[in-house]
Amino acid sequence: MSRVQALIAPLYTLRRILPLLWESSRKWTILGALLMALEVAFGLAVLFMLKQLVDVVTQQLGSDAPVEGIRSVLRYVALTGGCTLAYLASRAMSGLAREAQGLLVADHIDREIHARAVRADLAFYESPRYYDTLQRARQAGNQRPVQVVGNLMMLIKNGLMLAAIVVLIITINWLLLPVLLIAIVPALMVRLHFTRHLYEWQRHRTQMERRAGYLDWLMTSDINAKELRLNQLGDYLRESYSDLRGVIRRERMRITQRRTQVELAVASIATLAFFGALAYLAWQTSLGHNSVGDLVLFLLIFQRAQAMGQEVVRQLSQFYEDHLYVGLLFEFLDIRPAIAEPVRPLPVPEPMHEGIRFEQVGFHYPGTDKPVLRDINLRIRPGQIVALVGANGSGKTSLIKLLCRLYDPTSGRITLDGVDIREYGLEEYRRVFSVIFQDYGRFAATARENIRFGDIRQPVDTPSVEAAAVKAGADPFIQELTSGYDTPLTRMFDGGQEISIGQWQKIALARAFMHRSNVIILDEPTSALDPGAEFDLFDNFRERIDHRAALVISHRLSTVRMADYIYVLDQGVIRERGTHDELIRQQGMYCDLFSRQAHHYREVDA
Ligand SMILES: Nc1ncnc2c1ncn2[C@@H]1O[C@H](COP(=O)(O)OP(=O)(O)OP(=O)(O)O)[C@@H](O)[C@H]1O
Repeated sequence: MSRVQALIAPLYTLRRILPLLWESSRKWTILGALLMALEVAFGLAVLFMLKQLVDVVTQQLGSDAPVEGIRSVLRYVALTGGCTLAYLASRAMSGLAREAQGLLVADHIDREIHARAVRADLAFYESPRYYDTLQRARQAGNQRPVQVVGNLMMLIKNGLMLAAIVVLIITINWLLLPVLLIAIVPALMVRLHFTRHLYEWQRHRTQMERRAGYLDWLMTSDINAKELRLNQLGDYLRESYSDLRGVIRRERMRITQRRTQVELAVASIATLAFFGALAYLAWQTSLGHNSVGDLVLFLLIFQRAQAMGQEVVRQLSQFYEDHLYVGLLFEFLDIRPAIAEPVRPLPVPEPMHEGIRFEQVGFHYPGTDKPVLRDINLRIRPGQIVALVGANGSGKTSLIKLLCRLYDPTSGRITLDGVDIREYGLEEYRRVFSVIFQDYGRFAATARENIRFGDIRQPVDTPSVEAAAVKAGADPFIQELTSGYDTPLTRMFDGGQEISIGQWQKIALARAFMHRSNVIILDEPTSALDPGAEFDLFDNFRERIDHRAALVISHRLSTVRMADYIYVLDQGVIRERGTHDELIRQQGMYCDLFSRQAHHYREVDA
């Protein structure tokens, strides 16, 4: 980007900010702009009236009509006072409007960030780039857009005032103009340079900041508190944290030191220029080319021009900085999901007739080349219970993510009743499934809400919550909580209660049972359940799931046994398929795994 482009780029940012302000608070945007315009107008009017007042007083010196003169002086005093009052009132009101607008815009931006965050592809959450972009958007701050506009108005006001002073200086001696430029332009260049430099450094260091933030969270949250204490990781984490903060602090200090040095040099040059100009003017005055009045005016005005110039420089660099940081906010807001909604979505068949098919499906995660799934052909018929078996990392969860369209296959296709699932509306298609993943959610909400989240469209007091809890075996322990279904879970908020991991899993199961979906997907649904609870769950599983289709992943082959059809996944490829009895007869991988697990039980039986 050329320097000129870099300088005008903030104006393009404005083009995006203004609609944002308009959308979030029309009333305050109009009112704020009007009040700020009044503030600028009255600010300039005060200056003008003062000048008029001085002129009138000067004219009165030695005038023959003192009474007339005093009236006119008093009129200007009253006008100046009136304008000052109006300026103060409009400034106070425009401050109020800015504050109100700021609060509304901040909330609007938070809502926009949340809207993008909840719709972003799962892939974003699985990439550091997403977190970097989010962190930067947060760093940019939700007040920036309002700041930009406020700052721009002040810039216009001060720019106008500076222009007025420059005109005055030129009337004294036009040769003083370059001196003023020397006092202002290098300072502006230096500021812009360091603003950009600091911005780029912060961008580059986002991940290190995030790492430090992560360590801070590890040390202060309850998530890993047990391991942290038992493995005595506290000191190690504290040291790592202070190492990271040390690097960040030192780098930042280096930039600040360098900036201070350069700014000092620039200020010294400006001061030298000022004294040079003063010497020149004094010389010209002594030669009679300028009056003593010029010299006094120069001393009064030049200082003011320099101060005003510095203010304009500060505001320009602030404007530039805001533009850079608002850019980070827009970078996040521009994130669009790659899991595309079809232009003309087909209605999802209800109920399904043929079921779901994977046809030659292949997949690797974005940003990696390693194939996680290869040539997958798999079928789930309506009402059929299908089990997926395989070692850790064989691709079972990835297959579910494809099925729910959290990712799209890199080759092949998945169909529902013969139609590629990419042809269906995304939300409607996802409603075909109710899923519990291994890392199911534990929400800091009541037990009732935790279950109702499985189908949020149901009313708050729906009896389906209790029915789902009964099916999942969660009802007895929920009844015993202090406020039953209305007990807040987790200790994050007042009155909250913690429950055991197995009990959380039953709540997650209830959430899956809550939704009247076509297909239930359970990824390791019983890993934390006691054998009795597991037996109860699968004893009459088909009735429990109302004869819907199910896809169950489990390492416990006693669970898998009840499935109608079993797929054995190994390193992303389906190695075996069939019913339990067929697979046992095949004497392959499944049979081997099953015999090994069964062996332990036989030992106990013996
Ligand atoms: N978000 C991701 N990005 C890149 N690779 C991933 C991601 N998630 C999983 N993988 C890789 O994909 C492979 C399959 O993972 P997957 O979670 O599907 O296995 P799994 O069969 O469900 O294992 P487990 O039994 O341990 O749950 C693994 O090699 C894993 O490293």
